[in-house]
Formats: sequence, C-alpha cells, structure tokens
Amino acid sequence: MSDATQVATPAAGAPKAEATGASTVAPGAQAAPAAVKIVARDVNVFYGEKHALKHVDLDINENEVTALIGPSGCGKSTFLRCLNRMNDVIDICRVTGSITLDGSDVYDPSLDVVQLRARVGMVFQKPNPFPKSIYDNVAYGPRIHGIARSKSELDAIVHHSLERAGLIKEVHDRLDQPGTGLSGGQQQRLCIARAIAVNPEVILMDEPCSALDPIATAKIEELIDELRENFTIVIVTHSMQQAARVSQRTAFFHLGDLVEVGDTEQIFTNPRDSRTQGYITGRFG
Ligand SMILES: Nc1ncnc2c1ncn2[C@@H]1O[C@H](COP(=O)(O)OP(=O)(O)OP(=O)(O)O)[C@@H](O)[C@H]1O
Repeated sequence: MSDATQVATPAAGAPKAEATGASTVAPGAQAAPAAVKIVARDVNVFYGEKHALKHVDLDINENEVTALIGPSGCGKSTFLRCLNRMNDVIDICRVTGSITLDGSDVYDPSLDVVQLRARVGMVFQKPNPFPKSIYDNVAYGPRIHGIARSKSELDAIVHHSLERAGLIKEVHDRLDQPGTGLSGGQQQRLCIARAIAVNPEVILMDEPCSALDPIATAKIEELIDELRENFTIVIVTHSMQQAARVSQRTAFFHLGDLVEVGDTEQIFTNPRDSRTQGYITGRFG
C-alpha cells in the first residue's frame, strides 16, 4: 500500500473485480455488478429548523469502500450516522425518507437498534478504547451480544479480531494491559478490532485517520483495503488522496446535497458537476 502522503494508486482505487481477483471473467464478458447492501432514498435530516441533509439518494455496494467527501459542514457525518441510527441519540435530530439494509427498513420502529449497530459497526475520528484491557476491549461486544459460548471461544474471537485488525503481533503478549496505553494508531486498530469482533456486515468510519500520523494512517488504509473483502465500508474523509486510495466509489456532498456519486476514478478524473470539480481541484473546501 502506498505511503499516506502519496496520491492515488491504481491498486487501491481499482474497480472491485480487478482488486478481488475476479479478473478470471472471460474476455469480453461483463463482470457481475456489485450487490447493493444499503439503499438510501430521499433522506432528509433536520437539526431543529436546520435542514442539514437534503433529499439524498445513495446506494452503498457490498464489499466495497464508499468514500463520503465534501467541505466541512456539508453533511457527511450526518449521513453516516443515519446508517446505524446514531442520530437517534441527538434530541433535536429528525430523519425522514427511507434507508434499507439488505432490503429491511433501518428505521422500522420495531427494530432493535442494538442489533442494528452490531450489524453496522462504527469507528470514530478519535480512537476511543474503553478504559479496560486490550482483551476486554475486543471481548466487550461478543460478551454483550452473547456471541461466545465458552472462554476458549471468546479467546479465539479476540485473537482473530486483533489479527484481522493487523494488531495481534504487536499486542499478543500484553492483552491484559490497558488499551489506552497503546499508540494512537494502535488504539485505532484496537477500535477496528472491537468493531469486527461482533462480526458486523458494514463498518462506518468517520475520519478514522484524522488523529493519526502518516505511517499509522497508511496502516489503517491498508487494513481498510483488506477488510472490504469481508465487510462493506463507508468512510468519511477530508483527504481526497485518502478517498482516492481506499475507495471504489465516492460520493461528493455540498451544503447538504449529494451532488455526485460514481466510481472513485471517474469522480477524481472526470467529475460531471462543476461543484465536484471545484472541490477536487481545491477551489473551495
Ligand atoms: N448535533 C447537531 N446539532 C445541530 N446541528 C448539527 C449537529 N450535528 C451537525 N449539525 C449541523 O449539520 C450540518 C452538517 O454537519 P455534519 O457534521 O454532518 O457535516 P460534515 O460534512 O461531517 O462536517 P465536518 O467535515 O466538519 O465533520 C452542519 O451545518 C452542522 O453544523
């Protein structure tokens, strides 16, 4: 994976079929289109009187990384939080429209939001490990969801999750040490391991690298590229280079509107809307 300070590499931004080895498709044959995991239709979000997100229609493809980009305050995080109903905890927030996950209504009043958030996990901007041991941070979700039937099963989940988050080598001999004692980049990978431990289908990442140095950022980006094999990922980022490196699709938001969505390569090389063009060329933002 490229260094975080470099610009887009074709490898990370390459279309899914190529990156997953599906290039065995016969010459001339069409690769199967990606399955759609999440469908958002006419989504509006209001904070009191403020109309923060306006009539957003967006499909999120399975086993792809979708990047949400746009200037500060355009509604990226607001949209991300709609996907696992994190906006529910904001009193003045009202969401209208429809969001489905595998065809089921995310806003169905009878839906258990704890179960939803197990399916749609989240990693935040600032690494936020619990004030617990490394082991207990990762074991927390499986314990509350009753995923492991025995201590050895829980041990295996913790180990496997840390392995998938690329952290096991660094922490295997100190699982009983506090998670808060790790470096920032390690803490963020611990948070990713914690999210993975409950075996989610979707992982939402809200600027997961903004508090990290370039080397830690490169590790997380590499990890994101690996994780998409098993998970659907939606990432909010202020870094266009990062969006270009890690995502297959990019959605550009501006003043609460979803202006344009498309293959990452198209968005960055041939945007259709002048506002997208203006943003990616640094004219505003
Ligand atoms: N809890 C809240 N209460 C009131 N207004 C909010 C709240 N959260 C966000 N907003 C407003 O909604 C709009 C969209 O905010 P949001 O955080 O989604 O944007 P963003 O694109 O993620 O911004 P940034 O890149 O700066 O994180 C902004 O005008 C913001 O001030």
